[in-house]
Amino acid sequence: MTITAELIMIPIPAIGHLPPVFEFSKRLISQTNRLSVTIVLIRTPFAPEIESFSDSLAASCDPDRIKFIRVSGPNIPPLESIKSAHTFFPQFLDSQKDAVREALLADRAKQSGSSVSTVVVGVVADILTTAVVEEVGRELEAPTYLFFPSCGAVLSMLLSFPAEFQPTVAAGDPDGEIFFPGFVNHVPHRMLPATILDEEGYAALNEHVGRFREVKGILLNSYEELEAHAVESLVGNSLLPPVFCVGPVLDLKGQGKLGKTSSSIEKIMTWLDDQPESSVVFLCFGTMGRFGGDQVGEIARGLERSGHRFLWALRRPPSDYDDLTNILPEGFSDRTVGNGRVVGWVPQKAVLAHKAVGGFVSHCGWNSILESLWFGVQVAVWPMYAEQQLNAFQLVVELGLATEIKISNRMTGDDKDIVSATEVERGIKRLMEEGVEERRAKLKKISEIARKTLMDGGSSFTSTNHFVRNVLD
Ligand SMILES: O=c1ccn([C@@H]2O[C@H](COP(=O)(O)OP(=O)(O)O[C@H]3O[C@H](CO)[C@@H](O)[C@H](O)[C@H]3O)[C@@H](O)[C@H]2O)c(=O)[nH]1
Repeated sequence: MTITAELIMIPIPAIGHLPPVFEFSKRLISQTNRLSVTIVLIRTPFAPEIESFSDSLAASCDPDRIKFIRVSGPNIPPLESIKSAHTFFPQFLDSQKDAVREALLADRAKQSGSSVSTVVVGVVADILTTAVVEEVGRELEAPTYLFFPSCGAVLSMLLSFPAEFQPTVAAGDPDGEIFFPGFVNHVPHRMLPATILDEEGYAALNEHVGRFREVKGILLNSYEELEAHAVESLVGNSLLPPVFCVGPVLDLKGQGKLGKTSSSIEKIMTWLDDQPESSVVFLCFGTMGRFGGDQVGEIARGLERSGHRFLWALRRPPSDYDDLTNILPEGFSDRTVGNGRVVGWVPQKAVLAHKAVGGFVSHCGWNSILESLWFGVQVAVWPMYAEQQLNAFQLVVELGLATEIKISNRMTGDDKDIVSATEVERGIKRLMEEGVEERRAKLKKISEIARKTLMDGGSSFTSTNHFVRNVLD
């Protein structure tokens, strides 16, 4: 009988979280032939499109080395049990524990009597699946790990956050600041994620963070050359588990497909082909970023006034608008017809790689940031939710690599905190007209470093090997 080592990955079922886990699994099996990987895909009733998205990612994996187990646990937890809007999704994931454990036990039972058997050498959590992973690790007597999908500065902040909720921070002193070891500068309270400012959300997140400290190792989707200060605060802290910087982990081939026909993608790319080099501003707000009608109007007016060419991914997540005519200001499409295009889901990496794209207005999801740095495209930050304000702060204030549309923005779900057309216009002009050569030169270097770090002998390549050794020894 052949016995191999098996690593089980349990990601959050979300479009921003699955591709790096698939890509990292592929990288692992290419760097060692002693490991196989099992990815557990938790079905979610909130985002049925994830099913076909993960199918498209799975199709690109070697089925002999990477296997998938789909799990359908309990549906939405009873409404009376939900503590706050910030705990809804974490509570859903926690409730999948038993179903995931049963599915994995059933999979192991299938192995008995077969010619190939595996020993589980680790179970890897995502930020909010640590309770599930703890349960599985205990049952299978395997050590647990964490794959942290955002930047080192945010990881460092979470690990240094006080165990108790901070009502004074939550009260939102507009001029208050706080020190975290992963940031050189003090972080303004207004940059903190909304979850941290909510007492129930804070408690739920802190339970996960408590488990981050107990794992055998932490994989970080970043690279030490990018975030030297933050990484030093993590690696140099002997009270923390070893941190392996293995990033950037990117689905560069764009294997995750989300309901767009190849002809509409082709139209976008053909339009870009016809634009002058570095002339187009690309606006895209991740998988969940959406705006109310008033904000859409302000963006449209700001874009138009800036006079720059644009490609704007305007969506109504999880899908696109069927008809944009009622969403955009009257006459906008006719007036900007030669200058810009408003589209839905775009193949973001292909767009960023296109030579016509000269700037990117981004919500600062960490994947989007890693992608822009990989392709050396300058960014104007417009964070919306989750940890995106901190990612924006890291990029603009700590690393000096980006400009801003509005760095302290937080999506409120309504049109209360509108970013005005004037702010949009100014932000786009700043991005496309001020200090551009200097920023592009810096970004070119970072882009080269990102590529080198993944090559044989590069820091992330080496760190991945150290992780493999940690798992196998
Ligand atoms: O029209 C689109 C929109 C998005 N993408 C891709 O979708 C991914 C989006 O990932 P990310 O930029 O990280 O944004 P979110 O989907 O918002 O990511 C979630 O997960 C990230 C990693 O944890 C966090 O940093 C974010 O705050 C959180 O919202 C990227 O690969 C994009 O290239 C497209 O290809 N086309």
